[in-house]
Amino acid sequence: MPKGVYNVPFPENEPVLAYGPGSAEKASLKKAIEEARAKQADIPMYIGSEEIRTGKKLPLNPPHDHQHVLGYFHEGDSSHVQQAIDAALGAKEAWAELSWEHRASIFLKAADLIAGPYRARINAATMLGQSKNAFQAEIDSACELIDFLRFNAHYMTEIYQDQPESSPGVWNRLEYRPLEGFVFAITPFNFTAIAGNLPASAALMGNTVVWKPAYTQIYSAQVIMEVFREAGLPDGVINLIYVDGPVAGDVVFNHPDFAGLHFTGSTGVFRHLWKTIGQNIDKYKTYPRIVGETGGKDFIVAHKSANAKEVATAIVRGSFEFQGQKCSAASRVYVPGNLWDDVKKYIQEDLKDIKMGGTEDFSNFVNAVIDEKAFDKIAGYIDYAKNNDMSEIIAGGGCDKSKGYFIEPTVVVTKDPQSKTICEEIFGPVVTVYVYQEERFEETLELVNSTSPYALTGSIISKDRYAIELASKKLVNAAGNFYINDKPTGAVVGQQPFGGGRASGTNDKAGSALNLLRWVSPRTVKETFIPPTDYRYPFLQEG
Ligand SMILES: NC(=O)c1ccc[n+]([C@@H]2O[C@H](COP(=O)([O-])OP(=O)(O)OC[C@H]3O[C@@H](n4cnc5c(N)ncnc54)[C@H](O)[C@@H]3O)[C@@H](O)[C@H]2O)c1
Ligand SMILES: N[C@@H](CCC=O)C(=O)O
Repeated sequence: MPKGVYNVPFPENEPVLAYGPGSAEKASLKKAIEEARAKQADIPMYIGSEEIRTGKKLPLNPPHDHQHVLGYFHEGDSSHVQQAIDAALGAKEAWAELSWEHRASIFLKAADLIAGPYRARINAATMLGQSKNAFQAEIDSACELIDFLRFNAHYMTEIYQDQPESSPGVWNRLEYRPLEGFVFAITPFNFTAIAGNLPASAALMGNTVVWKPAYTQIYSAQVIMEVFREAGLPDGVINLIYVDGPVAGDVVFNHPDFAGLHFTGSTGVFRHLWKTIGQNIDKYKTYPRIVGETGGKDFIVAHKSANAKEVATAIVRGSFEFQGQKCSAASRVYVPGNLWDDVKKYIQEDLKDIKMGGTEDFSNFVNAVIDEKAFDKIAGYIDYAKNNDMSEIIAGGGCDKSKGYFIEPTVVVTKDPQSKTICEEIFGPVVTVYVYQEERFEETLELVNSTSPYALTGSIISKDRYAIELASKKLVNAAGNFYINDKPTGAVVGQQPFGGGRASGTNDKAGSALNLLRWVSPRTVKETFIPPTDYRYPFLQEG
């Protein structure tokens, strides 16, 4: 069969649709939402060639309307985890052998399906199941997922093209083999794109995968799986199971063929999984790859030279988009005294204007937090701030879970730079501000660097270039994604590779070649054209 050295289509970021009044995309999204609300989905697990319905059905509800039932998913148990591992191992050889261009084609087709016929459906599923407004759903479940799929196919070819030098008479080659075993992808509730990318990136590199999403993301996970199947993903390459985390972990982390963990979620869970893998290390055939992107306590530092309106806008968008449930969300802010009155005024004006409610009404900027457990935890932090002498709530503070899990965008101002709300990850629409004396900028940078164990995202807002350089240096390890004069959220695949250090993760940068490299185990091949036939060095010969 003729072969060539192929180039995948060069990736470009998927344009973000605006969903403006009267637009075709708005009409089709509204229709998809209505259709989804009108029926009850019956969502199976996907293991090998089978759709598994266990009969143990758990409901899926919109967080902003928790009495409405979108459908049910079938929960599995440890036997389904074993079945999924068997399916992954059974599919492994054929998938690893398949030429890379065919693996790329499947995921490129998946990207086109999401960009086209599935766009409204996957966005509607994310809006209803995870309570994201239309814009937040569009940048996540459509654009970011499409970008992950297209850019990763391109990065895969860059990796394959990275080949060693060869000396005369020798040809050296690197084969980027998939890992020996299966990969376990564990995904969080908050990004549909991350849920799709964690299994897909490992599969693209030739691995087979067991994928366990968060229960609160299953409604959109099913659409992802439908897309992968329609794109031609062979049975068993990605096996989607709905099993309680510890139950799944107990089977996976005791399996000799466990070869890699691709995790995104909280720091506590990741540390627990890492320890378990460490304790079981003697059981595995290979050293498992461990990739985990985890929690954050992301900061904005404003310098005295900053524009107060720009600072306020960065706080409002960075802290409250998707209810602050982005790992990148700004949740601690350091504002100089000379700017505070203006920044406070602008934030209060914006928050008076912002509407909160269900995602079906496109004029709502803020929607509900994901579930009752998250609601109670976030409300607990707000209660703490209300009862703490050193803290004052200057906006928001209201919580109501009667119809949906609604928490007002809340701004806490604290006089204690080590207060609970400025140190701990809250993962909700609560931001804490510390007002510092403007001449103490350098000391404040030390404070920013040392206050939190996390190091995911952060930003400096300043018109003074010396201050920007100082912050960039002092905060060099305080964030894996550092922003200058911008909010710390909204990284774009191919533009700002995403991930953090310290307690925020292994910083393998999702949506980049650095991440894909974790899913291969290279083999070096040296071929000698004319092998020697004499063992002796020249100097051993007489004369
Ligand atoms: N750094 C990043 O790129 C990034 C991106 C998104 C989210 N996050 C983080 O994710 C968290 C929010 O997501 P979440 O609430 O879904 O996180 P989570 O840690 O509660 O859950 C993540 C996943 O782990 C599973 N899980 C929980 N306990 C488990 C166990 N013992 N064994 C196996 N699996 C287990 C869950 O079921 C879910 O699928 C936040 O901390 C946020 O900062 C980080
Ligand atoms: N990549 C996203 C955050 C993903 C975490 O939840 C951002 O940059 O805002």
